[in-house]
Parts: sequence; structure tokens; C-alpha cells
Amino acid sequence: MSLFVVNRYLGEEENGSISKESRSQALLAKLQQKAKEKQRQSLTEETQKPPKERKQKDVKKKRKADKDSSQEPEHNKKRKSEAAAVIVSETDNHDEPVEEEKKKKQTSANEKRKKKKDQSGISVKSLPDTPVTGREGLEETGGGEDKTETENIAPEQTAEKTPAPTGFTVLGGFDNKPVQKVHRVLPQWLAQPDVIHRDIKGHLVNISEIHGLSALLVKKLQNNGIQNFFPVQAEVIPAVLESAQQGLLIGRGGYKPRDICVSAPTGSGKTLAFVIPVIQVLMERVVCEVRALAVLPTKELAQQVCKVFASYAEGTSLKVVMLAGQKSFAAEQSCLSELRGGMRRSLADIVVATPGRLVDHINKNSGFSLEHLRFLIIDEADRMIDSMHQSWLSQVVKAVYRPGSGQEAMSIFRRAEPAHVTAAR
Ligand SMILES: Nc1ncnc2c1ncn2[C@@H]1O[C@H](COP(=O)(O)OP(=O)(O)OP(=O)(O)O)[C@@H](O)[C@H]1O
Repeated sequence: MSLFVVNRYLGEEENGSISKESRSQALLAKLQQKAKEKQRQSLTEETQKPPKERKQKDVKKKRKADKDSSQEPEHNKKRKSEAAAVIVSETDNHDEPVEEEKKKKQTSANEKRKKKKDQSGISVKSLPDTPVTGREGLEETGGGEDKTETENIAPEQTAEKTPAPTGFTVLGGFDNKPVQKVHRVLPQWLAQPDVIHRDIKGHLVNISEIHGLSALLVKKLQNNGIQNFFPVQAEVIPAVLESAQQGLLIGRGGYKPRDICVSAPTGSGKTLAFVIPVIQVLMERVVCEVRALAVLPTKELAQQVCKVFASYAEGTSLKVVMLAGQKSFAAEQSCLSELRGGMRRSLADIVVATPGRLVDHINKNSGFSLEHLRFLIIDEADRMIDSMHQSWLSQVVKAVYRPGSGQEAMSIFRRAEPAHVTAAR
């Protein structure tokens, strides 16, 4: 059909003298010229078209060129194949005939297959080119889908191309060993505490049943209307007294006195549970030194406890001092110690304090010494945890093991901070 048309077209120029062969040559030349003209025309049209349409055309051209590029060098082929993948993904977004779409899908599948083939054959040397190509493709098309495609491929490529480490000897022996589960173990005193009866009235203990209390204290108790000890008192008072039987500095078996943790409801008599034994132990002392320190969270609570201590210390030589900011720092200072003959002399046996004020005296009052401390009472311990950020406890511990000024040269025996002790029961 086309041949027929051409023939008709050339019919006007037919010349009898021209042979069949030369005519066909002329026909070919004409056709070529026409084709060139058409090409030029389309080019000029394209330059006038909006950039979006031009882009599409470029893309189509590229795809065509890719098909023909089977004889090109390996890395060029790859670059083009990636660009083709980009083309397909972008053109998918536009409305095109179904036939065209099918073709494109086929092309993209072919290209992907081709790409895979290329990747499997990529040597380590060609690795640096790969990301550049991907980026080029992006720049050319502006498509986002291609990016994900190239990114998905990249790790595989790197894994494949990463050379096996050389020069290192695999030592082995690093197989996973089964990790043993650590079982939490509570200390004995917490795991198996001595349980005290809740029912106070049903488990009262007569004060005469508790041995080791001085007549003065018993009298004081009776004067205050106390004939029986509450269960918590009946448990704690003998325990504290027992720990002091070996003297003020060492406890049973030569170890330091054991700690006691009491958890009991409000009104169960906890205050007297520590006040009575402390007074009882300290009332036998000769030299006045701070040997008991009770720390409470608030000024009011410190006042209450100080009052109880003071009432039971009355009639003894024991002196109770409160450090809770009720008085000025200087006034508290003068209550704590005095200088006599150039020597510091303690004026307090029992100190009841709030954490802040206590730390102030530890740091700023050279006349305040805790090196003879024997009893540390942390009352309202659950609330005292809140003030632990002030690190008052560590400051107390430091002060307990800090030698007083001028004391080191005079003392023969000095208390030293113990190292970790492993004790078997
Ligand atoms: N053995 C006792 N016999 C009679 N009354 C007592 C006895 N022990 C303490 N009390 C009185 O019981 C009241 C409460 O005691 P205490 O303040 O010691 O309890 P607590 O457990 O310390 O309470 P909180 O948890 O509020 O501090 C006080 O008024 C105290 O005088």
C-alpha cells in the first residue's frame, strides 16, 4: 500500500529516460529528505512545547536508545538501565493508552531483569559508579520512586561487593554461652523479718519483763503512765540493749552493732522504741560526745522527737540538742560545743536534726564532731528518701570516720572506716 502511494507521488516526475534502478534511488533520496524535514519540524515543535512534554519525549527517546545499547560497555549499560527504570516509574503516573502501558511494563520488567544481571556482574571497582548513576537518573527525571528502588538495591550491592576481610585471623571460641539468670536475693533481715503483732492491746509486755533498764528510766516510764511496752518496743528495746552489752564501740562477736529496720503503723510506739534504749546505753557514758543522732524530715517532727528525748534524759547527765533551724546557726553552734583551755568540748550527747541543718553543721561548724557516733536513727525513713539528694547520709558517714582537728596526734586508737567485710554465718 505504501509502495503504491510512493509510486503515485513520484509519478509526476517520471521520466521515460530514467531507468528503474535510478528511479528507486531517487525515491529513496526523496524519502530520506522528507524524513529529515519531518525530524527538523518535530524538533522545532518540541522546542516550542512546554518542558513537561519535552521531558516525556526525552524519556521515550532514552528508552529506545537503551534498547539499542546492547553492545555498549558494561557500566554504561547499567547507567542506562537504571535511567530506564526511572522512566518507567515516572511515566506510569501519566495517562496513556493501555497498549502503551503494557509495553512499558514489559520494558521495565526487561530492564529490571537486565539490571539484576548487571548487578550480579558488578565488580568491586565499579561500586563507586553505582550511586552516581542513580542520582543522575533522579536528576534527569525528578522521580521519587526510583530513589527507593536504587536505595533498596544499594545494600545488596555493598554486601556482595564488600571484600572478605583479609589479614585478620578468626580466633573463634566466641560462641554464645547461655546466660545464667540472676536470682534476686533479699538480705535475711528483709526476707525473714521478725513480725510484730498488730494487735497492740493483746500483746502488751510489762516493763519489768524487759531487762537492762535502769530504775531511773523505769520510774520515768511509770511517771508517764507507761506500765507496759507495746509489741514494737518489747522487740526493739532488748535488741538495742543487747548490742551495747559489749561496750559502746563494738557489738556482738566484735562486729559493729547490727542495724535495725522497723516498719510499724503510726501510733505503735516507735519513738519510745529507740528513745528508751539510747538513753539507757548513753547514760553510763563518762565524757560528753555526740553519740546519738536522730534525723527527721521536718522541723516539727524533729521538735517532737527532741521533746521525748529531753523528757527521758532529764535527771541524767545526758544533753539533747536540736539542729533544725529553730535557732540561729550561731546559737546552735554554741549548744553543740565550747572551747575550754584551747580544747573543744562537746556539749551534746544526743542530736536531733533535719538533714539540711545537719549538713550545714558538718561542713561549717568545726566544733561539731560525729567521730564518737554510736547510734544513727533515721526516723520517717520513707520520707527521708526524698532528702537523699542532699547526700546528707554520705556526709554523716564521712564525718563519722573523719578525725577531729588535733585529735589524731593525741589518740592512740582511732576509728578507721572499715573495708568491705565478707562474713559467713
Ligand atoms: N508503751 C506505751 N504505753 C502507753 N502509751 C504509749 C506507749 N508507747 C507510746 N505511747 C504513746 O503513744 C503515742 C504514740 O506513740 P509514738 O509517737 O511513739 O508512736 P509512733 O509509732 O512513733 O507514731 P508515728 O509513726 O506517728 O511517729 C504517744 O503519745 C506515746 O506517748
